[in-house]
Formats: sequence, C-alpha cells, structure tokens
Amino acid sequence: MSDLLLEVCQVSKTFIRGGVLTGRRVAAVKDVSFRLAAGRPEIFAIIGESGSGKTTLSRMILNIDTPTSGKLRFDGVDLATIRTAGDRLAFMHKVQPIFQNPFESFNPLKRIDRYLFMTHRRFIAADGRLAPEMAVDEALHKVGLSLKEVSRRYPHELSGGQLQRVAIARALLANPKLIVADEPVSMIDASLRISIVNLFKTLRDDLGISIIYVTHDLATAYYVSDRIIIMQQGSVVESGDARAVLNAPQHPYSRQLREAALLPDFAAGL
Ligand SMILES: Nc1ncnc2c1ncn2[C@@H]1O[C@H](COP(=O)(O)OP(=O)(O)OP(=O)(O)O)[C@@H](O)[C@H]1O
Repeated sequence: MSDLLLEVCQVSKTFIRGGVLTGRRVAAVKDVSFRLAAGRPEIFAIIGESGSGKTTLSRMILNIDTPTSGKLRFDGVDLATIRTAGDRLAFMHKVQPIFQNPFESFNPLKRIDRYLFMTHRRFIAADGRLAPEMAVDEALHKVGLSLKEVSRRYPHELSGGQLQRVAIARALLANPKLIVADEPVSMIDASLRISIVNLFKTLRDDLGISIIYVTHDLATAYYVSDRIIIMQQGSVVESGDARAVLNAPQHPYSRQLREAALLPDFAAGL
C-alpha cells in the first residue's frame, strides 16, 4: 500500500472544440498538482466558478477522462495502466462518484431497492459477510435512511435530498476509500444541503473515507472542508487549509470569490 491515497501530478487537459484542423484548443485544466495522504481521511474541496475546470479535474480523478499530460495515481497505481474490466472494477471499489443531479443518477423506471441490490451484487466481493438485504439496509442506515423507507419506491417518489442520500448509500456499498462528489448539493433544497454536507463529515470521521468535494459554494466548502484548492481558468490560484485560505485569501480571484460570497448564504454557513 502507498503512503499516498491520491497523487495528482502536473495534470493538464486540453479539449479541441470544433474540427480537428479548424478547432480551437480549450485548456480546461492546467498543470494541477495535489496529494491526499493514505490513512488520513479528509474533505478536500475543489472550488471555482463555472468553467474553471473543476468537473474536468474530477472526471480525471474518477478515471472517466484521461489527462493530456501529467499523471494521476491512486493507492500507488497509475490510472493510465487501468485497462481491463477487472482493473476498472477494482478501481471503482475504491473510488466512487456522487454527481450533481441525483435524479439523473438513477434510472427513473427502476425501483430504488432493485438498484441497490444490483450494486451490491456488483461489489459483493467488497463485503461478502452480509446478506444483500442486510448490506443494503446497513448502507442506507449510514446515510440516515432504511431499506424499509425506500423499498418498492421509484426515484421520483423521493425528494432530491433523500435521493442524494441513496446515491451516497449506493457508493458506500462498494466500500470506497475515496468519494468524488461533484456539486452534490447544488440541486438540493437549501434547507437540506447542510445535512448532506454533515453526512460527508460523518463518512470521514466514522468510516475513514476521504472526500473530494467539488463546488462553487464557498459557504459549504468553508463549513466542511479540511483543505481546499481554488481554481481559475483551469489553474490552481490558491491552496491550503480551508479556513486559513478562506479567512484571508491572498490571490485577487480568491478575494473576489469571497467578497461575492459574503451574502446571507455565506454568513449562514459560518
Ligand atoms: N468535452 C469537452 N469538450 C470541449 N470543451 C470542454 C469539454 N468539457 C469541458 N470543456 C471546457 O473546459 C472548461 C472547463 O469546464 P469544466 O466543466 O471542467 O468546468 P467547471 O468548473 O466544472 O464548470 P461547471 O461548474 O459549469 O461545470 C470549460 O471552458 C468547458 O467549456
């Protein structure tokens, strides 16, 4: 096992928009580096406005996109060497995504309990000690729900907040070491956001899971994160301890973000 859980090493991603010859190059992520230590679970926020490259960076961490240059290693394994279906499944055991819109994460025609049982079957090697009902119920309990509550229900029969909890329970069935959550609360009612964000703290403290929290929302990032990076136009402009950076931002862009966030919402998050 490596001393590092995740190593993002001088990673860049360039897209070509339009035709191959006539297209314009878009540098979505530029030379980004950071590390998460193994055995020291933390909430690491990637902050930036729309178009700053957060999603592209998180997709590379999830091995959905490949970098144009640079390297990503998870648990010592270079993500570029993950090629077979078996390798991919092994990676997904350890790294799980949570997406912005929980309603898009689930097939609307499939019952939620069936979805969770399917996921359990897929990752059964991760936790073969429990019968499917018990494993699914246990995962749901970790997010404040139960199998009884979601049984026989379809995604549209739950609130966005409840469904995002189910998405987190589904991620937990894989027994991951890292969850990459891309704007996980932005589509959820403001009143429920803090409960999801608090859940991340519980996953970190009680289950030892590290969380990469991708957001444009400084208030929740301030409230929940241990460390942050602030991205502008693909580059990291500031990084460090979340409270230190957000209390006294040094870079003009970080200051600008903080000033823009000094709205009632931000104050409420402090
Ligand atoms: N598949 C793609 N093809 C071309 N350009 C892309 C692609 N994906 C992202 N981009 C561009 O890369 C830049 C960074 O986008 P990205 O989605 O990573 O930013 P973001 O900070 O996550 O923004 P948002 O919060 O709006 O999703 C943007 O200019 C975007 O238009």
